[in-house]
Order: sequence, then structure tokens, then C-alpha cells
Amino acid sequence: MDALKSLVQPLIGGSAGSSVVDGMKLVVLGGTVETARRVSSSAWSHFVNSFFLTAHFSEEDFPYDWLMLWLSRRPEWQRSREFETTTRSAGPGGNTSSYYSAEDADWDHWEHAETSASGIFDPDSEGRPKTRVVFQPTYDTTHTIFYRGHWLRVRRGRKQDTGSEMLSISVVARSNAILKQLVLQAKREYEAEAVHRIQIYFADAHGSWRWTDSRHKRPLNSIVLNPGVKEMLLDDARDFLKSEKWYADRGIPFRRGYLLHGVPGSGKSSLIHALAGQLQLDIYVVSLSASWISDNTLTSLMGRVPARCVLLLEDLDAAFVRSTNREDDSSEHDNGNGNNGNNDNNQGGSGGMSGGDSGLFGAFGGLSGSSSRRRRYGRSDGLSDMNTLSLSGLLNALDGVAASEGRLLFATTNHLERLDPALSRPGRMDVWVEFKNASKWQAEALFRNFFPCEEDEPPLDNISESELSSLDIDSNVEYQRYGNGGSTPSRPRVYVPNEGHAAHSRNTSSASNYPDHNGGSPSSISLWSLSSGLASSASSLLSGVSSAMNSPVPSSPSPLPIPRTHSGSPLAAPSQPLPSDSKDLVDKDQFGATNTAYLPPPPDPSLTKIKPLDKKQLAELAKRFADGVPEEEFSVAALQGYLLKHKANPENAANGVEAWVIGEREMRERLKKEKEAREVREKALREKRRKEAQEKEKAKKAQDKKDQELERVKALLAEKEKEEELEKMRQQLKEKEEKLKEAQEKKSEEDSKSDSESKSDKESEDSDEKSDSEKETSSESSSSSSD
Ligand SMILES: Nc1ncnc2c1ncn2[C@@H]1O[C@H](COP(=O)(O)OP(=O)(O)OP(=O)(O)O)[C@@H](O)[C@H]1O
Repeated sequence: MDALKSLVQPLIGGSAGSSVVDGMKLVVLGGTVETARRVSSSAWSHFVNSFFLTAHFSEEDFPYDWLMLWLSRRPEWQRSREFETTTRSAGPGGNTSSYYSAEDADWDHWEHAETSASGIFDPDSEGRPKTRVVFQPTYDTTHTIFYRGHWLRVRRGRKQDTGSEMLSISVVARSNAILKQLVLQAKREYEAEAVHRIQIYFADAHGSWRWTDSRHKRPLNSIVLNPGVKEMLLDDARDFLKSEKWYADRGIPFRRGYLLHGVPGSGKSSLIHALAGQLQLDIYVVSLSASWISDNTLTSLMGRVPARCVLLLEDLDAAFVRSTNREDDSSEHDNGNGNNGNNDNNQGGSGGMSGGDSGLFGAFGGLSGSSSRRRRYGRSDGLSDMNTLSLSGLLNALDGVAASEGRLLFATTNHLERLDPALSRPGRMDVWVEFKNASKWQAEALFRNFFPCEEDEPPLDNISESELSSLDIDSNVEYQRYGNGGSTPSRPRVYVPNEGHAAHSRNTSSASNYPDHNGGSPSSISLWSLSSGLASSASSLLSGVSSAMNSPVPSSPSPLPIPRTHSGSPLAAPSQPLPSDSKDLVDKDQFGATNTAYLPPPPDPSLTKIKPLDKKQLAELAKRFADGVPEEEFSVAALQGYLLKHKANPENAANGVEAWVIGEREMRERLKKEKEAREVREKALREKRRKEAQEKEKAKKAQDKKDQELERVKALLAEKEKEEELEKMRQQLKEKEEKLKEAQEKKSEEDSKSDSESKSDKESEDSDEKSDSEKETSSESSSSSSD
């Protein structure tokens, strides 16, 4: 300091410099402090970095979801002092309950909305859907969470380049084992939550899969089909999933395809939903009629399907038909099967009530799903019309080199006859199942499913958790064994060459000697989840539970669809009843599988007041109902719609069915007439337009001819004019030449004239000169003489 002072002193001199010196001192001091701070902070961060392990989890990948769910249950996370509210969800199925703290309850009434991102609705007293509000810590805040003896620093942030969410977890540890443990635990918790749900993914325009929704599993028993059909499919699918080695040993591509075809509203989508739930598989849906679908997109989608999943191609027949309206479509392709029209009407007639989930997956077809969490991957609208899917592209995508293996392919169609045989050949579609309109037997079974019976089991919410969790675990066990390659697969089905559609259709309609597994199923479960649209109604059935499965099944099932191999031979019946109990692979108590938030919604209190019918009464009413329903005239969806109208009054449902049938027939007749009238109108309109177009074309041709003639004349005229112009120019040139010639002649004349003139002038000049000189000479001589 002294040295500095001695340096500065001479420059400033005197006492005036002392304040400057003080200032300088301050500057130096401040600089020193700041430098020390920076050095210590960088040393600290260096120290921290060398001891902290940090893992980053991007929103685009699954671990992010696992950890968000895990975090949402940590009290430290919930105690965040800076939070944001969202209606987005973290858990499988968008369950947000774990975000809730006691004081959140009031927020439940915060907002009413038509839709919710999570898809979880709690109808309020007026039946309006209620949006759940979730609290989450804000971005860029760090939280410290104690986990297994370690302090975790958790931070939510955003990636700078893409703007997507990211989770960073740091921990002081020598190895990353603790982080691995954390991820594993989060994964297990997440999966345990998912035990009662299936995830639905939709293809987007960029060839990627987007998580779109999560649904409660639908019990297989809630699907009313020919006895044995569901079990047969389940058995076949399970058999397939265990047979990877068998396929590999024989060099057969490890794929299996199921073609579900038949009338609308007969349970195709519902069956797939239920099977996926039973097999613990997620569903990947591609809508082949999407405007953006192309060979390349489909190929890349098929390559990205996970090893074990249900791949669903909806409305296969619509793949190459650019029609958005099924009715238009069917009128366009009407093959003369009047039944088609009827079925459409049939579905339409009851659609309002059935709330059918024919939109079970279709509801997301637009991919603009507000519930989509990864929406940044795709445009939700304004996609250009670039459907360039070709049949060969589809075939290649299904079983080309890039296609993934291990998936169960389900394809649905209402128009089997429109499918190219190449598409439905064995290897692509190995098992075909035909779905028809409801038979009397189905009507009776549906009725039994709907109404509670006194001897039924207690409601599902009273069933013990172990019973609950056992519902689907058997498939999980198999799944795991399959993964370890432990079990010996049975031989897959043998196929015969393609017999063609007609033969197949004939074969599939026969009834059979299938054992009645519905009646004898030991694992009875209730119909608690029909569809999101039916959730409230379905929940009413909780009170009665399992009526369908425990009450005797209708005695004499009429001919119903049965699954066949492609050759038309029926699949073998399962040798044993389906296993009803098995062990869970994860400790659900530990990981939250028993979380009641994942149980179906509670029953509607008004419906629980319905007095359960006794068994005899139920059988009688069900029979009466079935007697009133004509064989294979109405779809199951239509019957379901009718029953929903009478869900609180089974007697009315049974007694009013005949009147309903008459009403439906009248309505169908009316709709048919309207359709015919519309078709006649449209035909006349088309004819008129065709004629107008023809006349226009004619007029256009005539006009074109005239225009051509005019052009020709114009061209001639122009040519003539050109010639005249040329002639004129020639004339002018000639005249000019003549004039020039004349001028030249004149000039030469003038020149010669002027020449002669100048000559004569010169001569006269010469003579003048001569005379002058002579004169001078004479005067000189005279003067000299005078002298
Ligand atoms: N066999 C059935 N058992 C139980 N419910 C059924 C059955 N068939 C239809 N339903 C009910 O009808 C509604 C529509 O069924 P679903 O969507 O599965 O029919 P679909 O055959 O796939 O129709 P589409 O061909 O129009 O897609 C659902 O709510 C479902 O619960």
C-alpha cells in the first residue's frame, strides 16, 4: 500500500490527493473481495462437481415420467414454496391424486371444463366434468430430497435448444448406484400404478409414437361374445408371446396378426382393449386413413413399435380410400349387401345413448388430442394432404425387414370384402374373427351384465386388494417367463394356403362345441369399465358386480362368431380354464399398485339404491329381454344404448324392449327412406352436374374452335398486312432510289454546267487580263512617246 501511495503521491501531490487515495483503496479492496468470491465460488463448484453425480432426464423419455410420479409423492416436492398449477398429469393414466395435499381439496371446484388433459373427470353434482388442478414446483427451483441416506438436489428445467422439460438430479456419491436405484424404484412404482391401466399411443405425422391416453383396463368378461371366443384369442396371444424361441428356431418371423371383421358396434375395439389389458400390453394405434400417412411414415412407425405390444390398425379397408365419412364410403362401395346400411343405421340409432367407444381409439384419430403430452412432435392441424400409402407400402411395413417383431397385430374392418387378399393372407392376419349383430344369447348375457343380482359378489371397492391385483397378474408372470426364455412354447397354429374370403366367411359363421368358459370362470370380475363415455353408467354396476359372470350364462347360445385360423378351421379350445390367480412380480404395497386412485370411479349413489334382483327374477327378466330382441338384427352397441336408458329399472328394460324394437325399426325404415331419397337427390344432382359439365365442355370446345379460327384469320391478316407493308416499303425504296438517281443526275449536270461556266469564266478572265496588259503596254508606249 505504501508503495502504491508513494507512486500516486507525486502525481496528485498535497492534501487534495488523500481522498483520491481513499477512493483507490476502496477500489482495490472491492476488487480483492470480488476476486476472492469468484475464486471461492469456482472452487466450490469444482468441489461440488467432483463429488456430485448428476443425472438428466428428458421429458421425451420414459424415465422422466417415472421420476415425476415418484417426485409427486415426496412431501418435499409438495412443500415447494414456488409452484405452478397445471391440469397435466404425471402418472400412468394421468392420475394426479398423488399431487394433492389436503388444502388442494378446494381447488377441485376451481374450474369446470369440457375437456381435461388428463382425461380424468369427476362429474360434479350437476354432472359437469371437473378439471383437476395439479401443483408442481416451478422451473429452475432446486429441491432437496432425502432418499436412502443421500440428499438429492432435484431441479426442473428446460433444454435450451428444444425447450422441452428436463429433470436434473444431483447427489453426492462415489458411484451412480444410488441414482440407478432411484430410477429403478421410480420405474417400479410407475409400473405398479399402471397395473390397472393400459397406455394408448398414437402415430403422429412424423413417424413417431405419441402417448395419447391411458385407460382403465376393461375386464374381458364385460365383452359379450360367443362363449370361448375371448378365451381362445387370449390363449392364442399368450401362446404366441411365449413362443419367441420356437419361431426363431424355425426361422419364422415372430409376428402374429388378428383380423377382427364385421358389423359396426359389435365389440371389435372393446375386445382389443380388454385383451391388451389382460395381457398387460400397451396399444399402439395407427389410423391408415390419416391424411399424412405414407409408405415411409408407416415403415418408420412399424420399426419403432416396441417388442411386446398390441399394434392396432383401425378400419383397414379405409387405408386406400380417401373418405372421412363412413356412410359416404359405404354408399360409394355398396356391394349390394343391404345389411351394411342397416348396421350403420343401427349403430347410428343408438349411438347417442350407447356412448359407444367405437371412438375408443378413434377419438384420438386427429392426433390433435389435447391430452397429448408430447405435442411438440407434431402438428395437430393444417397437415397437408399427403396420404401416399400404397398397398405394397403397407405390406412391407407390416412384415418387411424393418418391421418389429413380437407385436400382436390387430386389424379391424367393417368390410372384409374390400380387403386385398395379400393383406389378409396367413403370416399377416393369422386369426380371423367375425363379429355379427347381437344374437338372443348375447342380448341375454348383456342384460345380466347390466343389472345387479342379490347373490353377486360385494362391490369391487370392497374386494380385497390382493384379489384386485390378481386380476391380471397371471399374464404378467407369463410375460416375465417369456422374457427369460424359461418356458417351452407350445406349437403355433398350422396354416393352410389362402382359401379366399368367401370360403372363410362361410366357415366362420358356424357354432361350436366350445366349452363355456364364461360360466365357469373362477376369476369373476365386475363390469366396471365400459369406456370413458360410459364411465358413469358403468360405475353403477359396481354395486351389483359380476352378475354376468356369476349368474348362469344363457342356456343355449345360438350360432355366434368363433375365431378361426386363416384356413377357416377353429382354433383349439383352451385345455384348461384360464388361471385366475398368480403372484405379482412387484411388491405392490411398497410401490403403490394398490393405490386406490387407480380403482374405477365410485358408483353413482343414485344407482346404488337400486334393489338388486334375485337370481330367478334376473333370469326371467333377461330371458324376457332376449325374447324381445330379434336375432342378429341389432348391434350390441345398440342394445347397450337401450339398456343405458333403463339402467335404473331392469323391469322397464325387459318390458319395453319390444316397443323399442318397433321404434328402432320404424326409425331405421325412416332413415332408409331418407337415405334413399337423399341418394336419389344426389344422383339427380350428380346427373345435372354431369350434364352441365358436358354442356360446358361442349361450349368450351366450340369457343376454342372459334378462338382458333379467329387466331388463324388474325394470323392471315397479319401476314397480309406485313406483305403490304413490305410492298409499300419496297415502293418507297424505289421512289427514294429514283429520287436519289435524279438528284445525282441533276447534280452531275449542275457540276458539268458549273465546270463549263468556270472554264468560260477563266477564259474571259484570261482574255480580260490579256487586254488589260495590252492596254497597259499601249499606255506605256504612248506615255513614253509623249515624253
Ligand atoms: N360384444 C360386446 N360386448 C360388450 N359390449 C359391446 C359389445 N359390442 C359392442 N359393445 C359396446 O358397444 C360400444 C361400441 O363397441 P366397439 O367400439 O367395440 O365396436 P366396434 O365393433 O369396434 O365398432 P366399429 O366397427 O364401429 O369400430 C362399446 O361401448 C361397447 O361397450
